[in-house]
Amino acid sequence: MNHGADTIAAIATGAGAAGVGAVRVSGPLVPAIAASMLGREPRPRHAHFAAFRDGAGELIDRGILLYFPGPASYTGEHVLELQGHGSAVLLDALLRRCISLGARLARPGEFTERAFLNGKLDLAQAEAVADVVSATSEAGARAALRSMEGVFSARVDDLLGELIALRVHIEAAIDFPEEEIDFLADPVIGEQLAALRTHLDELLVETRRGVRLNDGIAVAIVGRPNAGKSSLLNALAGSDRAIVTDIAGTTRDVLREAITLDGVTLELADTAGLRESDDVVEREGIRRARAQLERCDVAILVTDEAHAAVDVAFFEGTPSHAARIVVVNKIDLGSSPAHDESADGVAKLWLSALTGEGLDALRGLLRTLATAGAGEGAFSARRRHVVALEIVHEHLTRTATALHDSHAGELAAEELRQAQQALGEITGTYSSDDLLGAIFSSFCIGK
Ligand SMILES: Nc1nc2c(c(=O)[nH]1)N(C=O)[C@@H](CNc1ccc(C(=O)N[C@@H](CCC(=O)O)C(=O)O)cc1)CN2
Ligand SMILES: Nc1nc2c(ncn2[C@@H]2O[C@H](COP(=O)(O)OP(=O)(O)OP(=O)(O)O)[C@@H](O)[C@H]2O)c(=O)[nH]1
Ligand SMILES: [Mg+2]
Repeated sequence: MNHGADTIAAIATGAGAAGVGAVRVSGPLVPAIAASMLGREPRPRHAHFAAFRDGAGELIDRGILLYFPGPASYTGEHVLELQGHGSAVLLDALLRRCISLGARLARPGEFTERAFLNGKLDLAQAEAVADVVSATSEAGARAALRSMEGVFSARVDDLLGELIALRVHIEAAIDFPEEEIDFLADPVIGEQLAALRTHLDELLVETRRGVRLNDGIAVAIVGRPNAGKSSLLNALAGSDRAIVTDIAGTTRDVLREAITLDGVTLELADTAGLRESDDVVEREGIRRARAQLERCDVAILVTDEAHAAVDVAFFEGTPSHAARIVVVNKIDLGSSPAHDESADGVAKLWLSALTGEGLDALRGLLRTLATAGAGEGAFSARRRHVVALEIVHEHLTRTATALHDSHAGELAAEELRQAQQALGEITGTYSSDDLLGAIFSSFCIGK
């Protein structure tokens, strides 16, 4: 337990009127604050019905008082909960009372940060707590819950175990310089490294999916001006979200609209039509359109029969892991072939954003992409985790080069050391104050 810490307090429930609201307090002053609020020693982990009073003995509220002595509490410290009526005014008064009894206001995420520092949760689990709270889809919430339960961390730890085993092998070889090359040529080392790299690649795929479950799937709608991008966004969203006109260059800024398909969130982004332009505003819009494309999970190119062949060039900049869909729009105007097809990993669909014909096929395809891998066992993750795994990937590539091409044990060992460090940053085995600050400050207060 962190005995030196001060005592923190915050309203732990959402803003606005609600049936019940809670103030949470954590730290060494909790037993004294609890006794003061109850008028006697509270029984640990027992629901007391209590009259909460201010310093002058005036009634603030009647509610439930819960006392969890550390270390068997959420933070690992002594924790007090005052559950009153869900009124912002009463909860503020309750919080002020705790402050007057010696607590200070908690920073965002500080309760969970203490839980992490006291070993109740690792860093990835702590991040998942915030993701559970902010989840906007059912699949996202379930996945975040799995990460909070440690499913993702366990996968990272397995990999860490494999990595350390390999490191031990190679470090041992270096300790015998005369026989180093023989040691390094041991097929077991090669096999261990190959297995490690395979397992890392598998985890990377699942972690990228975890980010999509958390943040939603980023869908960029791109194409030439007047192709019908904004019309398509409106049709998918089922509302007149975007301005549609027959003037080329109508959309300037990126317009976002979230839709949910089978419990998964898709973040649709309608963008400015791509073309050469002298207009400063339009050029900035086009730059933003390209930026959307570069960070999307699904790229939808809207075009028409006449331009479909040349417009595929607009896919340029789409990340390799992203799905690509060509939508041949405006089929109501002509007799285009309405048979959907796919080639070279690019799906091609014919539809009319105006009449809605063919739209269900696009929804079906998006649903398939959205729910792929969102089922049993899927966990949530953050971009930070993907970046860390990509760094591990690079170090393992260099480890392989060092071992196989140059039999350089020292180099391989150093790469593995750095790989271990990057991997350890995910669960917080290695973490800097800067990293912790960045993570926990993004939580809501009281979490
Ligand atoms: N009233 C209330 N509801 C809540 C929370 C809370 O803090 N208060 N939670 C807050 O996020 C979540 C539940 N999470 C919790 C996690 C651990 C412990 C806890 O006391 N852990 C101890 C004891 C474990 C046990 O008895 O088995 C421990 O880990 O040692 C409490 C709540 C959701 N609901
Ligand atoms: N007939 C027909 N017209 C369509 C269809 N989809 C869009 N349009 C028309 O095409 C014109 C341009 O549509 P928008 O949705 O504004 O096109 P955009 O791609 O967003 O255009 P910019 O924002 O300028 O890049 C409008 O007049 C729409 O009504 C369609 O399926 N059939
Ligand atoms: Mg538009």
